[in-house]
Amino acid sequence: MWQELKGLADEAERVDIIDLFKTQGRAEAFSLRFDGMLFDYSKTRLTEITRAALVDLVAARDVAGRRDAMFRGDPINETEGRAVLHTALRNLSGGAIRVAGEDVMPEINATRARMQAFCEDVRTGRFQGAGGAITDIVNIGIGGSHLGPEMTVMALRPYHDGPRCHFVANVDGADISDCLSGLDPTRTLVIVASKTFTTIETMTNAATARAWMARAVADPGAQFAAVSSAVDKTADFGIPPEQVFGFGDYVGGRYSVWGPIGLSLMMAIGAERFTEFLAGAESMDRHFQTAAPLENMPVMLALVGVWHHQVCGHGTRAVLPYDQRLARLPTYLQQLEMESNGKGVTMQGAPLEGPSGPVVWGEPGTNGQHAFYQLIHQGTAVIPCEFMVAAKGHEPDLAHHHQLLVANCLAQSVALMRGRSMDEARALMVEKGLKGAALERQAAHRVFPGNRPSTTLIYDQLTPRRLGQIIALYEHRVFVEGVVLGINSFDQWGVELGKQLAVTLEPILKGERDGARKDASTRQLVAFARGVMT
Ligand SMILES: O=P(O)(O)OC[C@H]1O[C@H](O)[C@H](O)[C@@H](O)[C@@H]1O
Repeated sequence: MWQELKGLADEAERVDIIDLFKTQGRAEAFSLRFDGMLFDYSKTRLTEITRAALVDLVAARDVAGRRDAMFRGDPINETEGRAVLHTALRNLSGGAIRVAGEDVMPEINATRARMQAFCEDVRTGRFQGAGGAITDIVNIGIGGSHLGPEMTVMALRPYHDGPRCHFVANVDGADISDCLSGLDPTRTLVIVASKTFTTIETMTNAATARAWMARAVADPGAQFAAVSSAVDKTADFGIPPEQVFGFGDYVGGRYSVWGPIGLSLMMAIGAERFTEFLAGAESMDRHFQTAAPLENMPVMLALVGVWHHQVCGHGTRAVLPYDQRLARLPTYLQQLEMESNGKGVTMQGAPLEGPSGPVVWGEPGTNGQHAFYQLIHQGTAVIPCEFMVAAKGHEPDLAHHHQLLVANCLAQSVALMRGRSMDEARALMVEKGLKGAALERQAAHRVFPGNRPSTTLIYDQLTPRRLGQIIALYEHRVFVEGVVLGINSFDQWGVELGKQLAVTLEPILKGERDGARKDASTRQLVAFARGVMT
């Protein structure tokens, strides 16, 4: 299968994307629509033949069977012996979902109802801090307990009508220090977000926040809430049980924004908008479950990804949202995609046949254009670009800004595809009055190789529903890519070793243990740090 695809990739080397548009209907045939979204992958080298070969992978790898097993609650996360049911958190209209025979929906719905009541109390001022109604919320969490809430709260800024939300993740004291300075502890609610409630960064920051609050508030625990799948561990913190919101271990950290980890988002936009966000994701779930591969947005997004990375060998992919409020989306997707599919072995523990998932990176446009796009256009590596943009902004008075934004987004994919030939560059230099060797030299710098692939996801407006759909789209894309590669997308053993070594290094840095058994480089770094610290 891979061999055949590699052969097709070699043939595709000779394909000029722009020539593919000589076929009538290319744009429509290599696009698909769902709800208010259009995903256009026609500016890639995919042809009918290569696409058909990729679609064959979907059946060959039994993507539908794996998908159904996930939605059904089978323990598909085999290395942790868990089901994978973030979809249950947004199962607003579906029926029972059983994990080991037990329906998880009553508990999920009851917890969401408690979250809603708590949010309502905070947002209306019925819930009071020591100094009055809550004005500010601080979410303390890291990884999946941070990136989802932070990204979505920023994305949905036009819908905020609740307290201001702030986020602390890094164990670097600078993070919490900068966050808390300027906040009034008597009117702040701290949410400690941690699936395991053991993560050292989060526990350290939570203790610091508690001490900060205790200096001004008699009962600091009362102004704390906790979200975790280990609710038993939250009691030690003195948080009232009615302010603790649990979720099952069948929800992975990077897939958890749909449940209690999304509490800060619900605080910011209210329960109704939060439900729209869930409904958007749920609609993408149904689409993913029912649409045929060619009509299935997550499947096609995944196959384009497999084509570019595993088949054509492009090492990274850029996610380029033309939306300032999606500035944190690339970082969010880094965790979602790289923690899920950055694995070197198959589900059976055998080495992967080809590369694991790609490096994912990006920044919002148009900012990136003035920074790293130089390399995207003229560097030697081909970087498939995933553009995304809303046709309409949220600032009606600034519609001209938005038109410029959209124009820039669309222009980039054209520039990547068309490029500029040496002849065109020469013509430009002739216009400038250059001649001979100077003309040739200057023209060479102005050549763009072109024929560089990109996809564009365009949608009407970044509403809560649309954001829910976009995140779910990428979640299922990651799932399909993982199934095609034969890996477990739902564990993350690769983060453990560094954590364990940090535990051994801390006492050495403090001078409580000697580091004689560490390597010479590490001993040298420790010595330098200790020389400054002490
Ligand atoms: O939510 P927590 O249990 O505190 O975990 C926070 C994060 O830390 C871990 O190291 C994992 O790599 C992430 O997947 C997780 O989201």
